[in-house]
Amino acid sequence: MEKQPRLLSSQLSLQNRVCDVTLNCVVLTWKERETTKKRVSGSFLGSSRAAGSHCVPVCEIIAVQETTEACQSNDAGRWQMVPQQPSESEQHAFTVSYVERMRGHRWRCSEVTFHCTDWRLCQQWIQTIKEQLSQLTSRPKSLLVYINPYGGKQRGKWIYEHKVAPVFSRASISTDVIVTECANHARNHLKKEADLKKYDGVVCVGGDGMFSEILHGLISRTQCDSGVDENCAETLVPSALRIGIIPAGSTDCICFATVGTNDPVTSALHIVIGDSQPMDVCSVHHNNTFLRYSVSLLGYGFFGDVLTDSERKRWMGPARYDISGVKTFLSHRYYEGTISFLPAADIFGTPRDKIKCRSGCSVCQKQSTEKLTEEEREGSYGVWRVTRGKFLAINAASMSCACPRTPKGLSPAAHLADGTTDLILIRKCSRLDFLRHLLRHTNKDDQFDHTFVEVHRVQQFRFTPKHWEGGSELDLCESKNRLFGQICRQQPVCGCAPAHSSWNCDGEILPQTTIHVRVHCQLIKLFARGIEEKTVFEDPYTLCAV
Ligand SMILES: CCCCCCCCCCCCC/C=C/[C@@H](O)[C@H](COP(=O)(O)O)NC(=O)CCCCCCCCCCCCCCC
Ligand SMILES: Nc1ncnc2c1ncn2[C@@H]1O[C@H](COP(=O)(O)OP(=O)(O)O)[C@@H](O)[C@H]1O
Ligand SMILES: [Ca+2]
Repeated sequence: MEKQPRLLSSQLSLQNRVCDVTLNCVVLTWKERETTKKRVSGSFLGSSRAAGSHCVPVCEIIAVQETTEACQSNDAGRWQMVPQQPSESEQHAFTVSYVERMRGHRWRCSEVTFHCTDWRLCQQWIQTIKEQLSQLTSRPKSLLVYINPYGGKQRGKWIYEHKVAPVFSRASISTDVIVTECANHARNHLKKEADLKKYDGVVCVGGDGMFSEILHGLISRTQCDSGVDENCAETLVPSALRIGIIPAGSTDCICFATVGTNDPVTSALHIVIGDSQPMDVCSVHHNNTFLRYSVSLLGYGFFGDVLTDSERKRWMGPARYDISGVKTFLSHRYYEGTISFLPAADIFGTPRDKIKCRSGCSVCQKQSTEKLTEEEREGSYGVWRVTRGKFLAINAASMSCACPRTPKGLSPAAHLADGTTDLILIRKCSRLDFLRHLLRHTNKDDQFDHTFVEVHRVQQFRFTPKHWEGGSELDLCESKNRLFGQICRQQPVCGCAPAHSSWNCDGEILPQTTIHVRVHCQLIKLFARGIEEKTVFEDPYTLCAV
């Protein structure tokens, strides 16, 4: 590979050790030397041997600033600013803040301070690094932040103020912050009021439900501004603004599946350095009327019932899902219905592939480079298939849905941005078998390797519950409620199982059960980069091997 031209190279001092510091267009490197101290005009010279080597890609430098020396005064025990001494031996310094990779995909903001005696040299370093950073045009300068103060453990505000705002301020990002006052506040503000021209992105502090609000606000606003009708549009207009997720909810699967961890500082750093991860969005329609969008899980049966039950237990915080999970598992309800789906072509792989969607995924990249027309795309997907039966769960995972409960996800090989969703059908089976299947989400075994589990990679699907086939959903719903609702509520394990479940759509209950789902390839972008391969965070030096 061609060597990058050097912009600057000096010997600077780092914690009283001499370092060879070099900046080119791609990386900042410093190598410590063991030195017999001998100062020459602002630089140290001395006999040396390489003692430690560091390398930071320019695109992962957060900021640079001149450092004012601080030292502890002996008597008061407090930190005081040392007055500037206009002497020959005066030390000048600058501090570079940069991304450092920790275990488990977490990132931290680290700092290194270089000293020198030549003021001009110090300024030259600061200016040159600043110029390099100003050329990184994908970095946001202005953000609109929405905080759900009631998500998860109700720590959204604290997390933002203590973990995120300092990182944004270090990177000189300006923010307008809105703490939501009620559900749908963020969605409606984005949809109707926000002056989006002022911003380079939107930040969501909350869980998957809060993200869903932001997603809906942004997509609807974009369609409205472009004159597109969400009810009948085959093709939707992608949003120009990226969304950043600061995890502060109960599941936070969208953050986990796109970053690899639920950590506010890591997410803030992905935003600051201007990462970009395209993401598929499913549109859900009922009788040609638009209902909702989904990016993670659309789940009928088990996950719909868990969510319905958990809504009454919101006060419990994230633990509500475990309680409702056990309760729903024990009730062991199954539901009859018909699923028709349009399988994705072979080139998209299958949900049982060993290859996973990771940072810079080639499968997803292919989608953004291959400019197929909608017709060509449709043509390559084959014919609709139909299947009926009794199901414990019907899950559509547009992404892996990895989260702390299942680090590999509901569909470990699903892609973030390939234009497909993985349809997982769990047919009626014994409680023990279903438990075995659930447990496999938490270990290395293949959760699809059961006779009662079927998986398909699809581009569209439809679902119709059995009792409503050909009928009007609302009428039948009402009559069913009148007839069986009372009995079933009182005796949930009565054998007269309710005929329908509900759809869990990214953590929101859908009002209808007969739905048509279409995947819109790469409709939105996040401030993320997908999960990095282990080698990258175990050995960040590989990043510098440019
Ligand atoms: C026995 C252990 C079984 C572990 C099975 C783990 C499967 C977990 C799959 C999680 C998929 C998550 C997909 C994301 C959904 C979110 O959009 C959505 C909203 O998130 P938000 O609150 O942050 O806004 N979250 C959810 O719908 C929560 C789903 C959580 C399901 C937990 C299920 C626990 C099941 C426990 C069964 C235990 C059986 C024990 C028998 C004695
Ligand atoms: N200020 C608010 N008061 C009440 N509900 C809110 C508020 N702001 C957002 N919400 C709603 O709270 C729900 C849950 O939010 P979320 O941040 O996803 O937390 P969790 O992960 O705990 O479910 C979302 O459906 C969102 O619409
Ligand atoms: Ca996908």
